Formats: sequence, structure tokens, C-alpha cells
Amino acid sequence: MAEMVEARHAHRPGGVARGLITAYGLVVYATFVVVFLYAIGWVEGLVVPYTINDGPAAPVAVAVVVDVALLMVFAMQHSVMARPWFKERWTRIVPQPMERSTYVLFATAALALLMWQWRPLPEQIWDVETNWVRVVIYAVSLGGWALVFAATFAIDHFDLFGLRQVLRNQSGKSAPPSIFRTPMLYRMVRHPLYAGFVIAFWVAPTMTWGRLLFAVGTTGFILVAVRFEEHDLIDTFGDDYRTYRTRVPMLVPRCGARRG
Ligand SMILES: C[S@@+](CC[C@H](N)C(=O)[O-])C[C@H]1O[C@@H](n2cnc3c(N)ncnc32)[C@H](O)[C@@H]1O
Repeated sequence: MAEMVEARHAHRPGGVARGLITAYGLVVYATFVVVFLYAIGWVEGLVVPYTINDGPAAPVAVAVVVDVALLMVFAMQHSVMARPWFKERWTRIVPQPMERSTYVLFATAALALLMWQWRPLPEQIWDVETNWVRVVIYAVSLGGWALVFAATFAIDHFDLFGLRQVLRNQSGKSAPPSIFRTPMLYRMVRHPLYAGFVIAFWVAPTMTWGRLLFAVGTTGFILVAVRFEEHDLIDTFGDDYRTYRTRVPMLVPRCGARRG
């Protein structure tokens, strides 16, 4: 903990560098928004020209190997770069105010690489034909994305994507301490953002083998990521998080659960 606090204050840049760091944070955030919005269309098969069911054709075995490798790159980047021990070492190289933006930059690159190199498996497992049912299913799936979006704001959107850090640095302030938050969504489940992804990925009017592989891979990653994240949250927030974990379910709200 003391090391983390120390790292927050390491490499505090001078005035000349601040503008560049802020510009870096803003450009990374804008790039992330574009790639993430594209990813919504890519997964859903809506609006964008190139989706999860498009791309270079490959034999099934090759497609599975390539897609699993891409998912693993994505998972490794998220898992390793989010760990406190990595941040502690990383901020000896990268100025501390740029750390989160750099994480977002690498996450954006991993997502773009995944979409770019994804090999389609377009054979259908199910395909709902009734139009109004398709509309309902799309609405639920897009609701999952809306939940992701809402959860980022519930927890601290600008901090999660590195903007708060670069803007505080711009005005000469150091990084704020981590705050344990349990706004409304976080009183229903501990991981509403991940729950939103699971809904968005699995609820589909047309399920191809490619999308199924994507849904299985990302859900598996989320289940592993939760363990690591909660381990770090307990390290940071101690008994507050331990108690919270006993009271609030992980991903699926309890029927009639008391919220408070
Ligand atoms: C991508 S967000 C996902 C948050 C959460 N796992 C979810 O699914 O809603 C990951 C960041 O949120 C932070 N975080 C998770 N739960 C938190 C809470 N209740 N209060 C403050 N920060 C939290 C973690 O420390 C991590 O930096």
C-alpha cells in the first residue's frame, strides 16, 4: 500500500510535460470511444460494415485457434496491466498520471486487433425469425451495453478511462486516493459492468459459432478477472470490501434482496 502511494507521487512531470500528457489522455480516450462504439456494432452485427461474422475465411480449426489466441491477448493485457504489482513497476517507466491512459491505450489496441484479425465462424446455432421477437432481443442486448455504460459512470467514468488523472495532473494535483463506492447498481450486484457485458454478448437474435466462441471466451475471462479484481479490492479496502462481498451477489441480483 505504501509502495502504491509512493508510486502515485513518482515521476510527477513539470509544466512543459503536462500539456502533452493531457493531450495524450484526451487522444487515448477519444480513440477508445471510437473503437468501443465500433465494437458494439461489431458484436451486434448492427450499423457497422464489418462484424463478428465477417473477415478472412479460414478452416474451422484455424479460426478457433486464431480467435482463442486473440481472446487470450485481450485477457492477458487486461489482467496483467490492471494488477498493482504491474502498475508499481510500470510507473517507474511511464509517468504516473499517464498510467491509466496507457492501460486504456493498450486495451483499445487489443480490442482493435481482435476485431481486425477475428476469423468468422458464421454458421448459425439459432436464428430467431419473428421480427418483433428479434427487436425485443436486440433491445435486451443493447440494454446490456447501456448497463456497462451506466456502471462506468456509477463508479467513476473519467477515472476508469484515465481522464481524471491527466486533468488533475494538468492543474498540478496528484492522483486521488481510491474510493470504495457502492452506488445503486453496485448495491444490486458487485460487478454490474461485467454483468452488462455478459447480457450484451449472450442475448442475440442470431447466434453463430463465432459469437458463441466470443461469448464463452469473454465470460470465462470475466469469471477469472473477478477473482483477481476482488483480491485487489480486499487489499485496498479491507473489511469494507469483505463485508460488501458477503452482502451483495457477484453478477446475478437476488430476488427480493435488501438493498442498502
Ligand atoms: C472495469 S471496472 C469494473 C468494475 C466492476 N468489476 C464491475 O463489473 O462493475 C474495474 C475497476 O473498478 C474498480 N472497482 C470495482 N468495484 C469497485 C467498487 N465497489 N468501488 C470502487 N472501485 C471499484 C476496480 O478496482 C477496478 O479498478
